[in-house]
Amino acid sequence: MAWSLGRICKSVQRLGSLSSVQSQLSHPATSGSVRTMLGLPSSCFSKTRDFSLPNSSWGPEMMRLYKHYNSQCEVVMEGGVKQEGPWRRLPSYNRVLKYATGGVYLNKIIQSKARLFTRNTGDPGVAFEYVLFFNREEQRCVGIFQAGHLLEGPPGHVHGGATATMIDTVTGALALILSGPVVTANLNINYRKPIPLGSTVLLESSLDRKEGKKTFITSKVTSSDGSKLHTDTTALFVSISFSNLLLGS
Ligand SMILES: CCCCCCCC/C=C\CCCCCCCC(=O)SCCNC(=O)CCNC(=O)[C@H](O)C(C)(C)COP(=O)(O)OP(=O)(O)OC[C@H]1O[C@@H](n2cnc3c(N)ncnc32)[C@H](O)[C@@H]1OP(=O)(O)O
Repeated sequence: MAWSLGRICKSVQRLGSLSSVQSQLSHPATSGSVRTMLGLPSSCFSKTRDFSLPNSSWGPEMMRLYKHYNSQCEVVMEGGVKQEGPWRRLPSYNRVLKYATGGVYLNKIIQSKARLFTRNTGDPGVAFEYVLFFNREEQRCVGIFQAGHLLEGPPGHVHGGATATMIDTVTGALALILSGPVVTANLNINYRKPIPLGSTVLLESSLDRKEGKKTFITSKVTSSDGSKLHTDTTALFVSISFSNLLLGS
């Protein structure tokens, strides 16, 4: 069954307190695991910054693409009535809840030094600047990614591992929304052209097929105007149960 964004959002809201976290743990099949994997926010934290919103480091291309998709998240009908558009912006936070193995007893619910890899600096523009949008009807996710100077691999260009991280993030988000809790089982990336540091690229991912526990996603990274292909990728995600996640098995 596909996971609706509404369902994910509801589970996020339900996870707003410690007692609700515990109640989620006593009902392992619930969607709380989605939040665990994504570093979704909790009221346990006094400040939650949504990293997917524009900041001062975003360049003109990043802003142009952001506005392009964001303007399609809500459409204004005749008479000024607003309706949901085809795209959804996916919020993004930097904390991941860590549960002790065993489940119900929570040992140090929040490991205070843990941060989501792609959101581990609050310094705007230095590393991964990105925002994801999801289109349910087309079963696809796009990411707009501006690579900061801390991501250097070959001189002046983005490290292949950093690119892989972003591909994993965009394909993983799509698999997660469509199939629930998943892990990456295989990521097969063809690097076609290096990505210049500081540039903005577009990551597009779409569902190829689902077979039982397996969700196959294809993806490509292009320059922001689509003229240059940087990578093409096939990815396999395998569904896991909530208890697998807790036990790390
Ligand atoms: C308020 C709104 C909310 C919005 C929400 C959206 C926001 C989105 C934002 C941000 C998203 C960020 C997303 C980040 C994503 C990151 C994800 C990761 O990086 S995960 C870490 C790296 N991955 C691992 O550590 C896995 C380690 N591996 C494993 O755990 C296992 O090997 C596993 C589960 C992958 C497979 O385990 P088995 O082999 O025991 O499972 P068996 O059930 O046997 O396999 C199922 C099927 O899959 C095939 N399979 C398994 N591994 C395969 C492989 N490597 N290649 C090909 N096939 C494989 C098997 O052959 C089997 O196929 P047959 O069903 O028989 O047809």
